[in-house]
Amino acid sequence: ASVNHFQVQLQDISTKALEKAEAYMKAEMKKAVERRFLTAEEEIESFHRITFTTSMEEAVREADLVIEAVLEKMDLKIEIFKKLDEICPEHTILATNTSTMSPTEIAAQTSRPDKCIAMHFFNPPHKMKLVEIIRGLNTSDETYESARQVAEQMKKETVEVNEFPGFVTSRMNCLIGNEAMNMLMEGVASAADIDKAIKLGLNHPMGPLEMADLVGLDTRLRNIEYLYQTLGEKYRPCPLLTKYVKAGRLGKKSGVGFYDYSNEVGSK
Ligand SMILES: NC(=O)c1ccc[n+]([C@@H]2O[C@H](COP(=O)([O-])OP(=O)(O)OC[C@H]3O[C@@H](n4cnc5c(N)ncnc54)[C@H](O)[C@@H]3O)[C@@H](O)[C@H]2O)c1
Repeated sequence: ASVNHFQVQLQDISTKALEKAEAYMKAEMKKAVERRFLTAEEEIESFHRITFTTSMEEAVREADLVIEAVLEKMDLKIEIFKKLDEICPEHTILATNTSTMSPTEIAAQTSRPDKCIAMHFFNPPHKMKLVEIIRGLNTSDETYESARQVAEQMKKETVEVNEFPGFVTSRMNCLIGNEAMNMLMEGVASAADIDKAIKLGLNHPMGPLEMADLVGLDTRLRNIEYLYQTLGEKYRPCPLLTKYVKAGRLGKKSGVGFYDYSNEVGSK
């Protein structure tokens, strides 16, 4: 967002997470300069527009838009939205980056459901073109239009979605991923061959197992568990996914998931 001239306050409760985010952004911007997507001046200016903080009050004091991206847990999201509602200026739009959950349910706990919405980004957010914008039951047209314009200024494409669990993308993606995991568990083919078949046979740019590793298997499990609770049997989480998460095998971020990343620099 800072590359597209927004002033950004990045807040996390963990200083380690903030340091990791800063290092990642620096490395990605360096690559962008080397590949001439950005000039060296734009890189410096972009960095001047971001601040990193552990204080929510400091981060949102003057915010026009807040995008929440904490773990996929409804209780936590509601707790954060209640606090944001108390401390943000009256005009602030509160958006959630949830992949599956109900923006209406989160918004109902605030005094401004008309100013609440979901803006669902994709990993890695600076490369992926889409932002799925999900209207809650009471989201106003004005809030929707502001979210759409912000996404446009970030040079993203948008789709308008009416709330239903998993929206368009996660509902489809979780199902494909879960089926791939079931096939792996049943011994139908190796992880590499399942991914290769889907990439070359169905023309997906990424295999479903490598994508799950990129998303994080803990995050994926929370997403599919929510779809299972809300949409039923079709979304029952693959037991292999549950087993991996219990073992701390969380995908790229932990060094191993369906694939081993322990030899990749910066994979952790
Ligand atoms: N991982 C993906 O590919 C992806 C893609 C699109 C959307 N999402 C959604 O984004 C959200 C985050 O997922 P993730 O995979 O990035 O999770 P993550 O575990 O990688 O990151 C969550 C961050 O939230 C921080 N956090 C926890 N409690 C907090 C609090 N009270 N205040 C501030 N920060 C807090 C944690 O320290 C951590 O850095 C979820 O809703 C998920 O569904 C994830």
